[in-house]
Amino acid sequence: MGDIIIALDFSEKQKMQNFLNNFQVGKKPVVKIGMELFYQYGPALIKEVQRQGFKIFLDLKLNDIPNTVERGMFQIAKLGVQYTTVHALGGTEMMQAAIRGAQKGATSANVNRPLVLAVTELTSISEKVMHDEQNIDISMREQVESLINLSYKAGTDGVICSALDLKELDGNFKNFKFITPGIRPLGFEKSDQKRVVTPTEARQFGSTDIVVGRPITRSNNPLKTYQQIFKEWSK
Ligand SMILES: O=c1ccn([C@@H]2O[C@H](COP(=O)(O)O)[C@@H](O)[C@H]2O)c(=O)[nH]1
Repeated sequence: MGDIIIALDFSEKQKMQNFLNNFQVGKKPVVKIGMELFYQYGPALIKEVQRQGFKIFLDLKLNDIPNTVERGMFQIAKLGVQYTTVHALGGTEMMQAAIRGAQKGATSANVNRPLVLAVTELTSISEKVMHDEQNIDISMREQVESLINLSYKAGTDGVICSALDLKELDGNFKNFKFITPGIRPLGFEKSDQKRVVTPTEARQFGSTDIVVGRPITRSNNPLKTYQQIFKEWSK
């Protein structure tokens, strides 16, 4: 069974630390650090969380010209994180530049290369918004499938998508991760997420790992909620 990756979307380091204090005993979950904390505290925060024994998914969703992404990825990989992200819409050349940069950075710092994951269509985008605002006139399923195939052929290690997009996915993807955010246990509000599933559905539809933020971070008892989601996810 794959990981539950907890999204640490906190406004301040102390709030993040108070939350992490719930997870200091036993097997530590993988934690996802995104723009909000990284733009404030930078690489020092990554080191601090690593020192506590957590594996890190650094989610900065790079999307720029290949040279810029390659150089950015070089720096990210030097941090020794386990996962990182680019946008699949940046195209094949950009995704390949990202992998190259990650490999060079990892080699130069003598650490393992982070898995480079390609974000397909954000789980906050509905099919209607994709049609009306992105002017894409195929279905969400076809669009995500096309981006999954593009990312696989480019050599990325996996994709980020909604588990809903995996329900009817065809193809033979070897050593490829399907990591799905937009996880909402029954009764938890969707907020800005549009393409959501429960942990059970994520497993049934083919997610390899799930990303869960607010259902755990906003819980009065984060460890208990994490354990409940883990139980449901790993049934
Ligand atoms: O398509 C995507 C890509 C990334 N995310 C990230 O996952 C978490 C989800 O948090 P929740 O609080 O469980 O909604 C968040 O950090 C996003 O940046 C995503 O939701 N969808």
